[in-house]
Amino acid sequence: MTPAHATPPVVLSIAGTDSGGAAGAAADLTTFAALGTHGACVITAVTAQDTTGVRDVHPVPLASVAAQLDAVLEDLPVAAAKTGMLGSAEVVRLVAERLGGGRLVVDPVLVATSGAVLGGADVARAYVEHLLPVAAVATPNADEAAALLGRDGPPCDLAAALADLGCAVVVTGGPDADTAGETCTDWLALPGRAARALRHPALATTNDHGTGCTFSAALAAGLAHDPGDLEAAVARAGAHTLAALHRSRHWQLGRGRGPVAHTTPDQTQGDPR
Ligand SMILES: Nc1ncnc2c1ncn2[C@@H]1O[C@H](COP(=O)(O)OP(=O)(O)O)[C@@H](O)[C@H]1O
Ligand SMILES: Cc1ncc(COP(=O)(O)O)c(N)n1
Repeated sequence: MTPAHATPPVVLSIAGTDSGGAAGAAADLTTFAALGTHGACVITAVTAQDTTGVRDVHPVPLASVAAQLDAVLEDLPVAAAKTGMLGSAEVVRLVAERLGGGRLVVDPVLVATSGAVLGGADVARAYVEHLLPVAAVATPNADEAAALLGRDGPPCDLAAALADLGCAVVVTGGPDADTAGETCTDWLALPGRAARALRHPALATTNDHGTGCTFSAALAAGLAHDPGDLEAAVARAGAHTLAALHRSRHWQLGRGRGPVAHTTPDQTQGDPR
């Protein structure tokens, strides 16, 4: 761990905002802070969103996204970056040009937990053609993996097929049907290798809005600290997300699927975890 007074590594989030504070840039920046990194952020879209759904999406113009990227990249030593909602094929291509080949975690956000579409078929195509081939690792959930490939299938096959594009892939999953919801399985595939199951305990909770953003942000922070060990960073990101789900499991926030905890453990009064 980096001592508190040492200069932290910089991690960049390129994402949309969630006015409810569960997903998007808010999830990324709080996760970066919790994991001892300095978070920079480039905003791609402003969403009017709460725990029940997305009411409105206002895309940030491409020139403004490019200017934000320039401002960060010309001034700060970005150790790792992650993408969330990019919202348009042209922003996907811009990010591929500026950040491809680096320590880049791509969470291909296409559909929100509430079901709202945050990226259409053209955005999915741009991920496959431009961004995944130059990413270090992609973290789609099973639905996003199927949308990227244009076909359904077991998550282990989807992970391996996406890894053939040239990056490591973690296909994330909620509670498993075959263990009556006792476990969750994420599938890790490295290019040219069969996917490996990463099984962990599942929590019974409806407060899971923002889990995908939290997992991928934690993975980027892990790579910023230790770029050499992807598998360890994936395991630590999973443990971080599970701990956050555990802290928020009894919260009563909002009328829909509540936020996964973005509090840091030492600020949560009365619960030492
Ligand atoms: N109920 C749960 N209990 C434990 N872990 C979970 C639960 N739901 C999701 N996760 C974990 O959270 C991480 C993010 O996954 P996921 O929920 O699939 O993301 P997304 O928000 O993109 O759908 C994964 O590691 C997944 O296994
Ligand atoms: C701005 C923004 N970015 C990402 C997500 C996906 O997060 P989730 O899958 O938890 O809804 C979202 N809902 N909103």
